Amino acid sequence: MEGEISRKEEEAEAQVDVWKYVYEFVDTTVVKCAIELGIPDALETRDGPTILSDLSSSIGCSPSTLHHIMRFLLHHKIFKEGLIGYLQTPLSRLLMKNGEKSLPDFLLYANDPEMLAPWHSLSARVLANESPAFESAHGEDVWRYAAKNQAKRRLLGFNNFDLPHVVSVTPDCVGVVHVGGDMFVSVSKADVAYLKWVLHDWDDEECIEILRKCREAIPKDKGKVIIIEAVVEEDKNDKLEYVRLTLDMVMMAHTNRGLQMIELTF
Ligand SMILES: C[S@@+](CC[C@H](N)C(=O)[O-])C[C@H]1O[C@@H](n2cnc3c(N)ncnc32)[C@H](O)[C@@H]1O
Repeated sequence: MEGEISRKEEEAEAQVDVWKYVYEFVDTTVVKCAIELGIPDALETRDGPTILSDLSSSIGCSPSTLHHIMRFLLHHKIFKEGLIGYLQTPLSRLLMKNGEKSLPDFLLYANDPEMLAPWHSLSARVLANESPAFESAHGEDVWRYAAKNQAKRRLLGFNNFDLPHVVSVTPDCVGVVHVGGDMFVSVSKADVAYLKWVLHDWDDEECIEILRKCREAIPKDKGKVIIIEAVVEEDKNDKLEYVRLTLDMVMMAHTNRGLQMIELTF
């Protein structure tokens, strides 16, 4: 009897949870809409709570449609509501176009229709006999594709050593020299080779080749290679495991053979 009740409860919960997967993209899409409308930036310029009519006139849209968007975003705690209007939260400040730590460009890039297309071919990556997801969607790998697209080039590369077409659009930075090259051919000489989120794009043989080129680039006696990667651990269930597992999926959708590392890989 008890077992029967808990099975029914589980089934009822599942019937609610399944909607999360049917329409989960809506959360991101509405946040994207808020960034495009400049809602976080508009609220930031106000000193205190902002009422709907002021917000709608400052971003130039109808209050009635904006009300629906804001209701959804309040529910998701992206913004909060004071007694007389909307207020920023630490989360909405991360969505400001020029905020110190904000990520709107990355969110818009990750959710750009061209970057979403490979996700529809994720099963192709799993079925080994099919083309990689990104190639199935765009006919070439992510690096060749980015080489032809100015906006994506900027977002794909921040390193000082990167492909020539990436460094050609990397902004100047005091004390940093941008060097263009192909790490499978050679890496510029340095005391330390710092690889952040690089190896996860490649398979084991390619990673070994990259590391070999790094070894050739650093001094034999005191050179160092520092690798920064999110490490997925099967039985870990802390708050950030979700991010690590999502990055693993991103590697499957956007690279030919890359995967997020597990501890054993090291
Ligand atoms: C995931 S991004 C690195 C992210 C960056 N380290 C950071 O912290 O944001 C991988 C980088 O590898 C670069 N890349 C891809 N193929 C390369 C190659 N053959 N030689 C050099 N760099 C390459 C890409 O242009 C891209 O900038």
